[in-house]
Amino acid sequence: MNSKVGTEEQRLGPIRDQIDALDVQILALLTQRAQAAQEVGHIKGGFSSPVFRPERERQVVARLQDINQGPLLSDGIAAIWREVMSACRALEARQTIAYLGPIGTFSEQAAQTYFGHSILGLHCNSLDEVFKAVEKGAAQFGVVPVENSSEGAISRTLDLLLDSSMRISGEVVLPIHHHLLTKTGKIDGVTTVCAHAQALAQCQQWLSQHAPHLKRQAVSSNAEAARMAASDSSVAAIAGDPAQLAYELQQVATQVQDDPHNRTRFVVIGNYACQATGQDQTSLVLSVDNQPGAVYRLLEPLAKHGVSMNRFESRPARKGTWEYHFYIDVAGHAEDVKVAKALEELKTIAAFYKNLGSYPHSA
Ligand SMILES: O=C(O)C(=O)C[C@]1(C(=O)O)C=C[C@@H](O)C=C1
Repeated sequence: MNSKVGTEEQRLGPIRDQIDALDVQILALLTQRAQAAQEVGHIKGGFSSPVFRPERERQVVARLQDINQGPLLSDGIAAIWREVMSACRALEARQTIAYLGPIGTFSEQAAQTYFGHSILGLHCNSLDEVFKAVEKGAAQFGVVPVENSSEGAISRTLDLLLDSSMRISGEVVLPIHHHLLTKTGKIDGVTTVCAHAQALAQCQQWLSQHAPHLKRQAVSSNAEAARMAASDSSVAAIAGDPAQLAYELQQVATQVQDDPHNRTRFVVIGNYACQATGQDQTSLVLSVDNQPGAVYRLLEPLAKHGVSMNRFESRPARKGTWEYHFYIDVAGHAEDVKVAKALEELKTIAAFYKNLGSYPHSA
């Protein structure tokens, strides 16, 4: 019979039967995988060792992406196995992850993108609270924004990273698309636009051009702004898809961020020291004595040992003097031979040296 003959239903039927049969096989294999993860969990329990192993998860995904011959795309492989491992991990012990709440923040989206959905989210009111929750053990990990492609560093996160004993064990970069949202999708009667200060800054040109009459009010998060817009018709929120969905708002205008490629990088904080994966990054905080050429000398060991620098950020040292802390991300793991040599030399040059952690680098 010509395979092109028949109604849509008649032609879809056998293929759907095939998909159903394949799903049964996939489920049987996933069940075996979950049982293997449970066994791993029992062994780890015996050694009281951590459940979440970012470097192992990275290796699992990279290996599959390597042998994948399509038609599934690499991103699809990563997304599927992120959730598979998230569900398997939850059988060992569901991880509690702290981030800036309420429901619908980009921080929540970052946590779910990194850890998958089989987690317990601990919603915090501030970045300080996220750090405290992890320090006190109320959460195993926290997810905090560290820099935005339009607005630069999130200075509170940098200060907290400096002061806290937490180390960085991962990173995740999210595209940040903001919309102007109200309950009805209309702007009539709206007098105030609310959002996190960072989001207001990321949309300032658009707001000046298209809604100059609206009073701009900074609130604790975009999701909080969305929550306010849902209950007050004089308020519009600037927030993203997760918050729009969570608070059932309508778009007055779509993608109002000034930079269409707006992105935020989040870091995962915790107590875990990641092992090397071959694709890592190390984050450092350094300072130098206030002498001519001091910053130049600080960077010399990196050049000498062929270690590339992915980021260089300065932040006032908050001592009332014109001194700075430098936040430097270098390519590689602190235990990689050339990075280890460069860091040893850096330590002898820097007036202050802190290694925030080595972790798998997000491409
Ligand atoms: O290999 C492990 O250590 C596991 O616990 C298994 C597994 C997985 O599902 O593959 C789950 C959690 C870890 O974060 C890493 C991998």
